[in-house]
Amino acid sequence: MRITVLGAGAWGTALARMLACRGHDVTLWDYFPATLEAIARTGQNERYLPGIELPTGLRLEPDAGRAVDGAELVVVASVSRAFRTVTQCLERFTGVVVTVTKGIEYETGLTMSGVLRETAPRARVVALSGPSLALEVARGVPTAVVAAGKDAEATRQVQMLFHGPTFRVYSSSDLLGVELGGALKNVFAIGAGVCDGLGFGDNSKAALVTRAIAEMRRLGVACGARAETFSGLSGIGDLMVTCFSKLSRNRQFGERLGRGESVDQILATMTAVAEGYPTARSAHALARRLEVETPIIDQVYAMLYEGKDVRQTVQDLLSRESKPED
Ligand SMILES: NC(=O)C1=CN([C@@H]2O[C@H](COP(=O)(O)OP(=O)(O)OC[C@H]3O[C@@H](n4cnc5c(N)ncnc54)[C@H](O)[C@@H]3O)[C@@H](O)[C@H]2O)C=CC1
Ligand SMILES: O=C(CO)COP(=O)(O)O
Repeated sequence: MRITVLGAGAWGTALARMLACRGHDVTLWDYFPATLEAIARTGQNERYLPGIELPTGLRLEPDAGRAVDGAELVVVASVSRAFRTVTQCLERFTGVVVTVTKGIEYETGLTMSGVLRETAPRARVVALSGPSLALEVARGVPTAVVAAGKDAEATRQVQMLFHGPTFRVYSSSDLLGVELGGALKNVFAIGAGVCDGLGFGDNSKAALVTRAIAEMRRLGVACGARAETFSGLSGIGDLMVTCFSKLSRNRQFGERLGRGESVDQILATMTAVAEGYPTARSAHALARRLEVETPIIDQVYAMLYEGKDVRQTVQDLLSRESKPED
């Protein structure tokens, strides 16, 4: 199959590699030509996916129009803040578009499939999400994710395409729920990282993760998603990996915050994206608009955008009135 991957960050590169290794004709595009030049020179993506050899058959194309021309399926793996711009090249595309980006557009409150409805109105959209750290996938660590879409045939096609010996793909028709699970978990992972940075124990993190699921479900259902989706791979599953893995960039962001670094310092020195940062702002705005109670999102937002002290944040969360669990 002729496949184009838009975005040669860690995830786009890992997926392009996986599909090319299975014999597909894969083209990889990136906004920054230097990234593609480095891959061509070294055979690796040293900045985003160090130590992983890339197949020689992988085509590198710096022009987005040419990259998508003739493609049967396009995977979009850019950061959420650039998603709308990156997908302009899909205006006339009529094939399947797989979004693997995790985020919520601040200005519109849309998930990435919502953005695609505007930028690629003729495409058949499927989201692929779940607990899938790029480096682990590239190393062949057994992984399970979920392909979600409203178009059952396109969803099935994506499920079959990505499904492999170490990469198990489930399917879902709850596109919005799967996307919201993937986006919101990044906000909570920053909170989990703060727990680590402050030197808290596992009790604290288990409490945060469990309450995060309740909060994610509440907000998701208010947006129109199905409650049970958040008990699946793109809810609990992704929350677990992101809140507990040393590899998670969102957790690392929170850990540095908990250790006393400022948000500006962290943003200026991070080499890879932490989607929880923009998503905290979008999720906070969405929750206010829908009048959903989101105490953890509110506190993460306050730490990131209002300069709130991390210890005060924890204090404020713990001093909320005691209440029933559900
Ligand atoms: N890394 C991972 O393990 C996973 C990442 N994701 C999601 O995939 C998306 C991409 O993540 P990564 O590949 O990890 O990011 P990364 O930080 O490794 O790479 C960033 C990518 O975004 C592009 N980019 C940055 N600024 C841009 C701009 N102004 N215009 C166009 N493109 C721009 C870069 O060129 C690069 O392709 C995120 O939404 C992330 O949450 C999803 C699952 C796993
Ligand atoms: O989405 C991910 C794993 O499923 C990657 O998480 P980070 O962006 O926090 O590294």
